[in-house]
Amino acid sequence: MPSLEDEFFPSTPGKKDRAHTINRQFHRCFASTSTMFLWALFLIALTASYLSFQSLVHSGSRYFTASWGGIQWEKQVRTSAQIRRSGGMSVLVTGGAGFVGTHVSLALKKRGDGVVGLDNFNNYYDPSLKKARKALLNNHGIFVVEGDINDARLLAKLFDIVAFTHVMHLAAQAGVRYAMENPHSYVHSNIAGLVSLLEACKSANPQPAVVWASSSSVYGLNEKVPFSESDRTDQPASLYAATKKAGEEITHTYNHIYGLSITGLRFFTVYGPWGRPDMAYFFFTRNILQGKPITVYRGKNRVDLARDFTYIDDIVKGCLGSLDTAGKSTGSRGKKHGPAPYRIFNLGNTSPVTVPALVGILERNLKMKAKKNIIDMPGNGDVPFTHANISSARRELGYKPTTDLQTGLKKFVRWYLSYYGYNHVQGKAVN
Ligand SMILES: O=C(O)[C@H]1O[C@H](OP(=O)(O)OP(=O)(O)OC[C@H]2O[C@@H](n3ccc(=O)[nH]c3=O)[C@H](O)[C@@H]2O)[C@H](O)[C@@H](O)[C@H]1O
Repeated sequence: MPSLEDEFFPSTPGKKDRAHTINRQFHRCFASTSTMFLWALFLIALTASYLSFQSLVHSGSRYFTASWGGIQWEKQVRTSAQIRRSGGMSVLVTGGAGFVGTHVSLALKKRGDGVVGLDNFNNYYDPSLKKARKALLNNHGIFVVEGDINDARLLAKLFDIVAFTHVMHLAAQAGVRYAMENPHSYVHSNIAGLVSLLEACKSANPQPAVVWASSSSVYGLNEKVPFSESDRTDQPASLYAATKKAGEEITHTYNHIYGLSITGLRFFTVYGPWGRPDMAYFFFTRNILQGKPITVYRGKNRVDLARDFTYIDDIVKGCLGSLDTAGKSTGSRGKKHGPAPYRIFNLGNTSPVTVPALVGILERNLKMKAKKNIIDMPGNGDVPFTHANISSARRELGYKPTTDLQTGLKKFVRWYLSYYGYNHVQGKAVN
């Protein structure tokens, strides 16, 4: 056996005998083969872990960028955002495949503004209805990006591609009673999502003006009627209302610190074609047609509940009026350069109708009797009545609702029957 010294200090050739040399060569050869083998193993392991890391990164990025990105996608965004009238605007409509989002987008496009929708297509209610709205928008040249307002990278990308002049922020977790079932969804969309959107707006250059959907529910337990913007809004009756009220405060800070132009719209129970299946007028219609009972809530002392139901076309006019009159944001790259407008308006109909009266109108339009189950209003976040004072909106936005509940529900029922037919059975019933 070679000595340790031999191994480390190889002898000069010719100094060792032959047997010793063969032995040494064999040993060296064996040693180098096993080293090579080890190296090979090491390389294979390295390659394998590199490949699996790559696939992890790939699948990860696929998860985060599920359905956005790429040259084709960017082209669709740009084309959709193109302004086709002088003095027009380019608007990012969040909740673009939602009820109000769809109608506002169509109205903007129709008059030549650029519109890009953004919607996460969640399954709070039947996503196939949202997909159908998306198809409708697509037919009118409006591209709806599939993504969440909490995705900061996506928002930054959108502002990178298009210098949006306005953001119409309608994406939200809606519904008053569902907040007891899934409270966190309200925090996710109405608080975290709102902050994520405002962060993107404040960093954009130029900063867009923001018009967004607050809610009549912020008046909560307020008893003074009709509800005016200056009335107290510190007694919310539901978590939904509390998140909308929080939104009003959050938008105020972004206005104050970063100079974002903000207009908050307090919508009053909006209804109409392409509406939300979680709302009473919608699922009452479905149940009446299917011969199923409906539950009608009644207030204290057997007083009927009432809502200031507002037709979608009137709401659209209020939204466009808000966009048209929104002053500019004053900041750039996250810095405020002067005061910017902060406005809040009621968008209601100014004529509340009781829930039993709403049922009566539906019965007449459907030519069918409802099977009514009348119960006392459970403590689920509902308020007994809503009634908007709209003088501010009338004065500042030229807002003037023109559709009463009879006329609006007639249009809704016509749409419902053409969309679902008389036997609507599929779809996720939320209530
Ligand atoms: O203005 C708003 O800010 C909100 O308007 C809407 O809320 P609401 O006014 O509560 O509408 P909606 O659910 O259609 O109930 C209508 C009436 O039917 C009664 N109602 C309801 C369900 C039922 O099973 N029975 C019943 O009597 C119920 O008690 C109520 O009196 C939006 O959903 C909400 O997202 C928000 O935008």
